[in-house]
Amino acid sequence: MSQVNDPAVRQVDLERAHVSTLYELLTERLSQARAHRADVLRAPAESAGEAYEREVAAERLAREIGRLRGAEDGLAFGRVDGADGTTLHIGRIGLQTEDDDLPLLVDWRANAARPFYEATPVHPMGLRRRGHLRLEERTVVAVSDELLDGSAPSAEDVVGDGPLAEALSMRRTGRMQAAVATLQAEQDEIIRSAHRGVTVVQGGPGTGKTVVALHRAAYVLYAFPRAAEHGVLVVGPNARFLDYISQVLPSLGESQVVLATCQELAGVLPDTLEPFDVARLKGGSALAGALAGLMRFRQAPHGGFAVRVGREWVRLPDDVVATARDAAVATGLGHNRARQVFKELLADAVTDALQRTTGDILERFDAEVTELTSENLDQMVAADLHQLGYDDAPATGPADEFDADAVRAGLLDDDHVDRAVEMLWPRLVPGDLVRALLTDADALTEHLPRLTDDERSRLLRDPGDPWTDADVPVLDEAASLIDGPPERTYGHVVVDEAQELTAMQWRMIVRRCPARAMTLVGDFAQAGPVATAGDWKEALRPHLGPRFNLHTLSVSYRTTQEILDATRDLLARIAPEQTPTRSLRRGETPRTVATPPHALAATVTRELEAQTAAYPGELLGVICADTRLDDLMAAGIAQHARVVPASEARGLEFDGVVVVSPEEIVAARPSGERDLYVALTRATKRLCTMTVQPA
Ligand SMILES: Nc1ncnc2c1ncn2[C@@H]1O[C@H](COP(=O)(O)OP(=O)(O)OP(=O)(O)O)[C@@H](O)[C@H]1O
Repeated sequence: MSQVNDPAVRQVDLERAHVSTLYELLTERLSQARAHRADVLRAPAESAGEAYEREVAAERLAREIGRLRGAEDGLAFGRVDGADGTTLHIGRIGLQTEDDDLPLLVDWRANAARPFYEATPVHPMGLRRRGHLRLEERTVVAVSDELLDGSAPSAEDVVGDGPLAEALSMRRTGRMQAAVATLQAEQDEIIRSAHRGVTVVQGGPGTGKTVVALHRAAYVLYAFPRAAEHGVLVVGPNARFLDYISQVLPSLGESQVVLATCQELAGVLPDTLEPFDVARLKGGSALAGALAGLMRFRQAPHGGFAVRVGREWVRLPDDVVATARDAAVATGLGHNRARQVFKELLADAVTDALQRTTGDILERFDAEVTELTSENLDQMVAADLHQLGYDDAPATGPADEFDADAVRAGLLDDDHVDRAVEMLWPRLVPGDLVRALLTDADALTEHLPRLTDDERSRLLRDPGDPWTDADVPVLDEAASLIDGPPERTYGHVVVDEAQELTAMQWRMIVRRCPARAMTLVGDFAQAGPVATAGDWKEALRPHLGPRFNLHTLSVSYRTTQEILDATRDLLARIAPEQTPTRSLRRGETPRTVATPPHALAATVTRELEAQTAAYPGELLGVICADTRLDDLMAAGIAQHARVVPASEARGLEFDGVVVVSPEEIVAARPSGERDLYVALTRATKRLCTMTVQPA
């Protein structure tokens, strides 16, 4: 009896009833979509057009099924009660029946959901109460309310200690979860921004930059239909990171977003790295200029054109070829397509030349006949035609016998002509152009005049050397010069860990976003060894101009205050201009354990075993210098924890982290101290640093 009177129980019961109606509706929608798709697939297609339409319809329904299924987990998570007595439920997607005026569930991105995220007691935005629902499976298990209008709690209000604290205390799973139920006002403001240009989000470790980036992607799909039509791309630094974030968008009902690394975008997946100084050089935009310069040398840089037509040689003078080249270049098409324009213009010029020659020959012939017969050939022909009754026949001049179109078509088909064009304007493939630059010391000197001799000699490679990671954007640049802009472009591009990108990588990403609508998130204190820009202006200005909306997130939701305090001196060294982040989390004071080198693996194992025993089920990570990875793997550390090289730790998080040998991490790469800062800030609860000391 007392249970029924308990407002918390009563509320949970009420919410349970509503949420179960929502799930019934979702199930109904899902089965309708599935049945519809089955019908579409069964329908016979009478023609290729119909088959195509059927495929498009089936694809659309498959997407809809994916959207509904993605939203199943935690379908509804919020409720807002207006001061006017209205109630709305907020969820991952919107649901409405035809009979109801108000939606049964409001999509979190809809305007009506805005107060759920933004209302405060000072600005209640017309709300009396905001409720958070916690679901397990499909059932509401808890409700907590916040009163926003200053009224005293009534018997119906269940004032809890904050769903955010609850969300943050959950164990990490190794995959990022959507934070849609607890987005904070400073995050929500960026996610919902009406700004369609470039938005930049910076902030210290764990301030929710990735959360903002991914929820922004979902918001763009919902609120900007034009951008959505062209697709949304999320670029991340490596496959491990993309795997970590891969569940977030599907769980927001969005399965159409493309996640890719730069390598995947370029379609080149080398597994070779090269020294960081070389990678940095290759990342500079001077490489783009060098490739363009080298290509111009393959576009009829000078000289005339000669081709054999039948038994005649036709020669075009330099200026005619130069005009054709300039016109072909001015089309702005990629080299290989502009080659066709160049070839057609040359074919026109050759046709003109032939026509003139033919005209001359025929005129000479005409004159000879006139002399011999004392009669004009044309008059003779006209008289013959008159006899035959063709009085209206046009007077034929000698040049009319020349069929220019046929001649031109013949030239375009002629192998001799193609070979002659190939000498002036060869067809290219991207790899060859890049090799032509990087394997030729003279080409490097000519096209990269601003580099030092030493820098150029470090760029020089053997023709047989495999492609490296830093070659990827160079190859992509060459591909865009040769084949034109990429075929697949996007309406909005989100870049995570954007501080990592080199100028050449920015170029390849900007090429894929003609609208320049982008959300870029990152932290320059976490920059890796190849990044060259020190701030956003420097990084973006050459590619996106000086204007962008900059937001700074100030609260860490991951890294504990104790860990942030412990890294304060390090941060002051690597990014003195940054204001340290404060954290919502409290945890243990970080510990340091010293071990002699031969006992390292055993000490790490002991530490992990102790943590597992004390905190079963928590996700543990070991972060070490890249050079130490093989040792730890060979020692079986991966049985106890995820072992991650410092170079791949950006963006990841664990409940507990063991950082193996800060000295080694600092020494391993030129960005050593920043790598260490990244490694130290991955834990949500506890950090143990293992120093290796000579015995
Ligand atoms: N509003 C929120 N509600 C719940 N959890 C949140 C919220 N914002 C951030 N988090 C959590 O905080 C953690 C850190 O977030 P995120 O990875 O987005 O930070 P970041 O700024 O990208 O970090 P880094 O600089 O290390 O890449 C994640 O577990 C994320 O789910």
